[in-house]
Amino acid sequence: MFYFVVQSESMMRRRRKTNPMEEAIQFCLHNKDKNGFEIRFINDFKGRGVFSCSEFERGVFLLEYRGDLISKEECERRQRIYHNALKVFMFEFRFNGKFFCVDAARDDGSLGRLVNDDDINPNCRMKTIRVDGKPHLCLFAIRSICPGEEITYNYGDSEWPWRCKLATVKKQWKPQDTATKKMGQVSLDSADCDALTVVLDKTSSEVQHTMDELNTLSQSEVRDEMDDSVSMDLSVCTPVKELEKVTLEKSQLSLEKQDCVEKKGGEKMSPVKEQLVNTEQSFCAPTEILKQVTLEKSQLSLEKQDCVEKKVGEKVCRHDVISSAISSLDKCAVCVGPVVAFKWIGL
Ligand SMILES: C[S@@+](CC[C@H](N)C(=O)[O-])C[C@H]1O[C@@H](n2cnc3c(N)ncnc32)[C@H](O)[C@@H]1O
Repeated sequence: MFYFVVQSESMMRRRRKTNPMEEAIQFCLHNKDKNGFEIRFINDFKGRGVFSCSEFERGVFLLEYRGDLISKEECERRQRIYHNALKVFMFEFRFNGKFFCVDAARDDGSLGRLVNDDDINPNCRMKTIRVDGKPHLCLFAIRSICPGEEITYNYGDSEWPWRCKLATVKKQWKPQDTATKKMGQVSLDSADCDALTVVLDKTSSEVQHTMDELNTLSQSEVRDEMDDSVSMDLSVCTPVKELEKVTLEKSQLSLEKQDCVEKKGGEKMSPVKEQLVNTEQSFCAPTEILKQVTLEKSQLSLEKQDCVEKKVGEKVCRHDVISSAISSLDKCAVCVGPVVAFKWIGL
């Protein structure tokens, strides 16, 4: 009996203590955040977020979205002078039919301003409550929250850029008595959203841009950056790709280089051209060769680079062939360069 009385009293006390609305009012009046949360950096794209370090029951008050409570006119004035990165902290809402805005652009160390959006599975909801005759924006848990969970709420039905095409299942959102953020501060159009989605698809886990960067980038700049990342991917070739490249390049090489590639690629030793009737086809001017080789070198594997290097070292000139035996000690009569014994019938 005694045990029952003690328990029911303690339960009543606990229930009284945790009346969500009363608690919210107390925190609003004292401009303080509740314990049990921490700020964590999530990634460059999402920035920071607020995470729970304790367990929270469904319905409890969590945090206030603190900032300057300003009128429509003041809100418009600030939006004209604010950078996009600051505009996202302006929470516009209606209270008793009147427009208000809580401007949380100034970092006052409060947590509510750092809570991110989730339109699919949020764990809390923003509500306007009256404290001393003024509206305050407060977050309440809509389900139980475990330690380590990110605190999120639905910013509302605006076309928030990070939601583009990512949300496959759109949940029905009924504003009712809850406050929702208004879009309009972020100047991204649907084309940017498309680009953003591709960036997300490409990089999967780590997204490389902060939203602010994306907000300020033009569409073509976004695409340029994407193009860079795509070509970077391609430059890392698999061996198969490398072989394909070599085959392609072969057709563009002089006969001599084709031999070289053949040797490395297909393990087929090419015969030295012993019968040379007209050398014109087999050799091109050194500058041409050098140009080709420079181009191809960067795309070849180390093995192939050696091969090309060897060819670069040789000085090849174009001459008319005459039938006269020469030795390797002979020099070319035109350029005074060395000639290769056995390979030549004569100059
Ligand atoms: C009020 S701030 C929230 C705190 C912000 N993450 C930060 O680090 O300062 C709103 C901004 O957070 C980012 N954000 C909020 N929810 C997001 C989400 N679900 N995905 C990606 N970014 C989000 C957007 O850049 C948005 O403009």
